[in-house]
Amino acid sequence: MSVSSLGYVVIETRDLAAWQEYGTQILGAMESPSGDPDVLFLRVDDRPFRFWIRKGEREAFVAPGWEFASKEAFDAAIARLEAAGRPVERAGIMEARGRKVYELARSSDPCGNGFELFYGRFYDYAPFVSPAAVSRFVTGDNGDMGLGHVVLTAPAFEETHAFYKEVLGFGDTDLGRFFLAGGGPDDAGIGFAFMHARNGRHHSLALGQMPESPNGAVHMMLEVGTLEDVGRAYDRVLKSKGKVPLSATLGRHVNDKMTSFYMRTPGGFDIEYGWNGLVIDPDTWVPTTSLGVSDWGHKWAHEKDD
Ligand SMILES: Cc1ccc(O)c(O)c1CC[C@@H]1C(=O)CC[C@]2(C)C(=O)CC[C@@H]12
Ligand SMILES: [Fe+2]
Repeated sequence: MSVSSLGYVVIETRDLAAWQEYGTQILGAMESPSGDPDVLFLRVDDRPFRFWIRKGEREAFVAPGWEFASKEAFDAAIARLEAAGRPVERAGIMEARGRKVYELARSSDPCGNGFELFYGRFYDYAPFVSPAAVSRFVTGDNGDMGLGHVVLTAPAFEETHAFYKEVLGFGDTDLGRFFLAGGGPDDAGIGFAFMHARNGRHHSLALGQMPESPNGAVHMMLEVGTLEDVGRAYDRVLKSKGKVPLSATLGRHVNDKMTSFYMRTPGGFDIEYGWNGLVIDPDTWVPTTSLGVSDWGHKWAHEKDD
């Protein structure tokens, strides 16, 4: 009765045109008619949208949309949220229609990170065609692996980590501790929890023991079909001449073996654009502990030269 996958992300922006250009020209996602001039739909597969972007007063990552496989799983999750004392708001039918789902609800984790829950998988029958000739975005068979992953800040780390496991049914894939302050005797490190939903993606959600992010998320990850897709996106970012800032150079993570780079979105948070992430069996996986971030590359923009 746990979360199946990351269904979509909700984003708010003052400048829909900037997100449209970034989404199509840099990411290679496909714009699709939303029926509302204040909402931008971006597709990466055969779902009607994977990015739900609304015009508003701020630049923010608003919420991940967690998919459930059935009404029973959805209702059970709402019951567990209520039992855990979290506020839950069931959305009306018109709002659910706007998300192209059967039923929709909203809640938040103990750190105040908002999220949506839904069930009811709708398809768009128009073929997916990437405007930047991305070969494909990896979302699994029938989209089972979901859009990608999101990384959220969790200052109340232990409590929030337990919440996602006990209330929403995520499983631990990797429990990292990163020594970003040099690793000296005074560096306690920051905890990271990489968690999987009920699919093979290494992590659909990661929590970092970091101060609350002003942008609503640290980053989200999109996976593409080939290394060339990553390299060509990297070229588009470099060609933007700083319009799309690079946040980390190309590299490969030790835990999920993803070859990726990070760039800034118009929303202030980052997108990790990667290829060849590890696929796990969520039923048998034994959590690992990583003490390192990358086996090569991923030089962060905020890092000093060494
Ligand atoms: C360590 C790691 C493994 C798999 C991932 O998909 C992934 O994004 C990361 C990096 C997590 C993390 C981050 O998102 C923000 C900046 C961080 C805190 C660093 O400076 C090192 C680890 C980074
Ligand atoms: Fe990531």
